[in-house]
Amino acid sequence: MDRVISSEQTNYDDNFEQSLRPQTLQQYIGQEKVKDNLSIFIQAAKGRSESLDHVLLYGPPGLGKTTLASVIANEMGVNVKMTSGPAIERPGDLAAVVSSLEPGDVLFIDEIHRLNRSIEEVLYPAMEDFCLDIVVGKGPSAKSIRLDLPPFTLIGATTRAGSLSAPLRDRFGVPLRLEYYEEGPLKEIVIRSASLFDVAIDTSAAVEIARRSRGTPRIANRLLRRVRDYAQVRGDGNITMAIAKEALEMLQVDSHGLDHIDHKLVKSMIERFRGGPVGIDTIAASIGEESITIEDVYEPYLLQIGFIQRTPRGRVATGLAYSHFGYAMPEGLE
Ligand SMILES: Nc1ncnc2c1ncn2[C@@H]1O[C@H](COP(=O)(O)OP(=O)(O)OP(=O)(O)O)[C@@H](O)[C@H]1O
Ligand SMILES: [Mg+2]
Repeated sequence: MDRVISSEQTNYDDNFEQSLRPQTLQQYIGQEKVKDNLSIFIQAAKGRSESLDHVLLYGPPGLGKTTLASVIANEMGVNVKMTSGPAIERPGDLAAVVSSLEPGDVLFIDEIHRLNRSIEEVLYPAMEDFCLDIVVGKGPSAKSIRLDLPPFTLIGATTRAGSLSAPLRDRFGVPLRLEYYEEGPLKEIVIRSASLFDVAIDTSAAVEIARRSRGTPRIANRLLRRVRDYAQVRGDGNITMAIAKEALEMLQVDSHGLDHIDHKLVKSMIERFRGGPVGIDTIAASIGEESITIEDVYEPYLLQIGFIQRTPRGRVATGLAYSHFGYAMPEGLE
């Protein structure tokens, strides 16, 4: 079953996300530091009539990396070609995309940490000198040919900056980290999306949705759509605070944006392992999930809001988690 608060993209989101994507830096809400930096670099590059330096966008899923890549291309007034690490299997695949670029264009590579090493090697000279060394043929008749490329901007996106090889990481002039959104900007995103959907929403309802969205625009937009459905069927279509609360309750998303899987995870740590420290594999086995899913999907937000902590001996549940779930605080925690 899809979790309504999963930050991963689903097919269902896909149709909507396109229509909700901001086009300009001005429309891109929040991430002020990132935007300040970018607008200077963009202005400078345009002033010199050069392509923008290569940009690496990293941060958890659903925070707006893909969106920002198109915004950058749009602000530079260039086209964007989109591909992803796993889609580029052979050097020829890379050659095919880059050789179709026009001067100044943006090449967006999503999940760039999943590029294989042999492709990375081909990418380095492309990033540094705008040329491509390609081997054609096999065995003794193999020849290496050099293709000149127009200057272009590579924008890489990854949820795992740590898995990127150092030489690749070093070739990005502009590394930018996207942060979880505060309630204020998320509320603005909800209000903006509601107006694009042409549905009336009270500010308090927008705040309520924002609060339960795990700092993630993708989740905010998804909750908004579900609440909108509820308002249409159970109310008069307008999203009031009462409607929003009822709908969110029905969706079983709690006041912190946690759902039953988060509950199961944290409660199991508290009830079966006295709050830890407990190893990730042990937690995974106890709730019947894969360790990697816990690390990538469930844990980051629980860490972010301080419900669990990572220690060298395993994960521990914090006092915040004990009080949120109504457990008596064990000695030594506060
Ligand atoms: N700053 C923002 N302002 C308004 N809407 C935003 C913003 N950031 C993201 N969104 C919305 O959130 C949705 C998800 O964003 P996006 O697809 O860019 O995330 P992502 O970081 O690329 O995620 P993934 O890591 O899964 O690829 C988009 O539909 C977009 O409309
Ligand atoms: Mg994306």
